[in-house]
Amino acid sequence: MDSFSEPYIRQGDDISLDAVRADIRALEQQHIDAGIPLSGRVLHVCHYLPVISTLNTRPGVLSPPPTPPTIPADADPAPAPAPASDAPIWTLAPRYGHAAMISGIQSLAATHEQLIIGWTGDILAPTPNERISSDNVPASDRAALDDALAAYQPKESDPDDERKITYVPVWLDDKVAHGHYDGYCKQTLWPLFHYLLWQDVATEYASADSHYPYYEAANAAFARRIAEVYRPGDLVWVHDYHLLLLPRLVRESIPDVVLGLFVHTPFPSSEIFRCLPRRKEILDGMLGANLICFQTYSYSRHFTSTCVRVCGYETTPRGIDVEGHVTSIMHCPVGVDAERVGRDIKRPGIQPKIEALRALYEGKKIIVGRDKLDVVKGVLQKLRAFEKLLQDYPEWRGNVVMIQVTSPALTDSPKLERVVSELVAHINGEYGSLDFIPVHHYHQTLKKDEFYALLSVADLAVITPLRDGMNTTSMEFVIAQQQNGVGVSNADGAAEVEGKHSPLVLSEFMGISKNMDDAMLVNPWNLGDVAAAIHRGLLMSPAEKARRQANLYRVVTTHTSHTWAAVLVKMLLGQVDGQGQARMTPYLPVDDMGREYKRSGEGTGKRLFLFDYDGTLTPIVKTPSMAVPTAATLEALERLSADPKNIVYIISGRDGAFLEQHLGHLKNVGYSAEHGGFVRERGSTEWVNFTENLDMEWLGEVGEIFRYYTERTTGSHIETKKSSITWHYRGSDPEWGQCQDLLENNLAHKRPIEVLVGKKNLEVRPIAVNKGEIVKRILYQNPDAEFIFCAGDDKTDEDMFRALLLFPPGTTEATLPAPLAITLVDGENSPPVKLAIRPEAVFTTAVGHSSKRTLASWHVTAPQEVVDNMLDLVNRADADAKSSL
Ligand SMILES: O=P(O)(O)OC[C@H]1O[C@H](O[C@H]2O[C@H](CO)[C@@H](O)[C@H](O)[C@H]2O)[C@H](O)[C@@H](O)[C@@H]1O
Repeated sequence: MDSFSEPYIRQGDDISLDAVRADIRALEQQHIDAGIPLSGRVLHVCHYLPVISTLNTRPGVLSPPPTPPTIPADADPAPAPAPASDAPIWTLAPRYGHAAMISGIQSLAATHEQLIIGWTGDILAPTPNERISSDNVPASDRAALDDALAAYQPKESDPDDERKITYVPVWLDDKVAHGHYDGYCKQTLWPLFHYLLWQDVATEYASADSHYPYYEAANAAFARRIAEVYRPGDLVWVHDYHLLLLPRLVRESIPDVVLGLFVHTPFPSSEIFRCLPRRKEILDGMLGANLICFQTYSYSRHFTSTCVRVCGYETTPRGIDVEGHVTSIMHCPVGVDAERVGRDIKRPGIQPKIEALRALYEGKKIIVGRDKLDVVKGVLQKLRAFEKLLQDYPEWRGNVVMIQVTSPALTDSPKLERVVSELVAHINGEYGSLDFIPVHHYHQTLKKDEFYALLSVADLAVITPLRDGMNTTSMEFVIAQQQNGVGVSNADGAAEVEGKHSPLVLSEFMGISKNMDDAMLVNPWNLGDVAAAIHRGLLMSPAEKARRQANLYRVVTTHTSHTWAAVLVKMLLGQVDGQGQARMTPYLPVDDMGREYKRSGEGTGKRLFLFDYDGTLTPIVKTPSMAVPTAATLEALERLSADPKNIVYIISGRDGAFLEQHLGHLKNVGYSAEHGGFVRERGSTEWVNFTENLDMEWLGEVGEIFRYYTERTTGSHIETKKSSITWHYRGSDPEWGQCQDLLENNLAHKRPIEVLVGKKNLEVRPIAVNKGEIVKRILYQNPDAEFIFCAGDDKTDEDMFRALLLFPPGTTEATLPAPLAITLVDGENSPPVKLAIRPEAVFTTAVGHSSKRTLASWHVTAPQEVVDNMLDLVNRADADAKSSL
């Protein structure tokens, strides 16, 4: 699947949990049949555990609570039992919040063993409002928490289900925990991801960077904990913006981990994200994942274009390619646990509350809203839109009430609270009377029954955040409207049906909106539009309400938190054969190579060194002419080629002029330019042109196409060589797709050319030449070679590696059936020659990530390592020579 253009689930797709689970079983079987180990475990890594831990501790270890408090505002307070002498050391209670995510994770326990790895949260003391500094919790108590958590099952879990969830605590020092969450998460990342720049949020704003060390430290602690509990074959899902560095950190310690990152927040456009001082660190951290999943397609597009525009990374149909490690990008919105919400909404305590509300507001239409009171939830804009409704549609004055509940936000803003109160007072003063109050504002945490009663009784819900990843209230509203109350729903308004079917006004700036387009989608900034939508919603015909409700209800009850979690597992399993162990290229075995180098020195044969240039002997840089060899590179080439046993070639896409200018003084080195089009043999100054007799008419045509795009693409340029031509777009907006299509679809099949997609370039060369042919030629000329080192970083270098696939995989000298012979297919009438090389002495080496798709047997990560390893070989040889004197 093209991970960029295909939504994983489209709205209206019939998605069933059973079908997704069947797909999971099939995929798992497929992997097991292919010999890929799967442990059957899913590790979910979340900021904190869904458990509140109270330490029934001894006196003397209490510390004052850290500020600000970190229990989510809508969390139920933890019970604080008084310690008894025989009380267990730890008391555990459920921590509420993130209900959708947690219920999704819990549902997976039906099919997989589940671990939730998360921060302990602040440790509570048994006395109310006291916390215990984690720094004061001794190792023995920490170990006791592990045991207590191992035995813990939340009360809502199925007691008959043996596949329980294991909770794995991550301990963070208080300073790190709060610098991480209250600092970097809440003050730097959260505003940015919601399109707020820091100076707009806090006047005392100092630096968007000041808490970064805590963020790093917390992510590192999580990585260490994962490494402790990880088993081969585990699937790892990391959740949310608190842990964006984690994928990369985990991959450093477990290179073949199969890891997904789910981003629950919005992801902003690249123009916003680029303001983040640590943007590269954060993106690189995320790109350690095999798969990054967002709530919506547009967030995934923002992320992709940020990687391309801010970091200059390449995109391929498989995902984002960083040095060969490809991260797939997908999206799949979280839903609610529809079954559970449906059950809860029917609880007996709710009906009397519904009736009380009906009696209280009899004869009035009821509009409801419930939001956290933070700036992005758009409460102010919503109230202004309500005022606009009363202005523009005076018939509603006295006939409609807005019940707006706001729960305290984590980052409380007294200023916002004050402005909201003033606005409410203003509307009520302007449009209310002694016996009528238009806006009822409650700033408090509602009990669940009250909340569901309110949703059930409403004639309209208005949920209009300025930016939100996803929103459970809108989904709970749809379920409440279906389950509670009686509505009148056929076209002529005659028959009573189950459900009330009141409409929903929803902001278009929310992750969930794309999935719920039967809601009335509005731009919350456009007050007139919101007022008009409210007006239409209040007057909507029963038939239209029923039609919209039916569609919304189907979406909410099929795209649930359970299907979401199952889809995540399915998506990650889909990555296993793409990135699994079989595909990892091991690191160059430097000691083995040293031994083989030495051993070949004792025989009569030669050693071959075949190097690509850009990205292999020198790092990729913005301007091609600046990619000049370093002193160390020149030294390595000079010293290697000084040994008469060594035959050194640089096989590059560059033209001869560039190679001569920067490397030409190395007389013992041979060169091939323009991807095999030209060769300058060792000791010679002449270039042999292999393209001489080829049809080169196409050069002009390709040049014209490239010129067309260069004129229209600021920052791009053309590099014209003798028999090939390159269009570079590293310095420009990466709109090269059309140019490539034009070349491939209109020219390539009519002309003897090949179009190569390089590193931020498109290259066109004659189809008859390639680097692989040059390698075969060198090998043919040196059949006595007893050692081969060949390194490259780019797609064109794969031709060299292919030419060196001389032995079936896994062959050793002992299992080699007969001496190997090769021929040249170049019409030179060359008879087959026998080769002396042994499988163990061929070191094909890709420069890039270990998960890069390559035919090479080994990898190193950067050009510097190629150079260092070469210097190491010659240094060791020199040392051996000295010691034998
Ligand atoms: O075969 P190679 O030696 O790897 O050469 C391949 C192409 O490399 C050069 O372009 C690339 O490197 C530049 C310098 O780092 C970089 O600015 C550019 O974006 C890369 O595409 C070179 O200019 C081409 O002619 C070579 O064919």
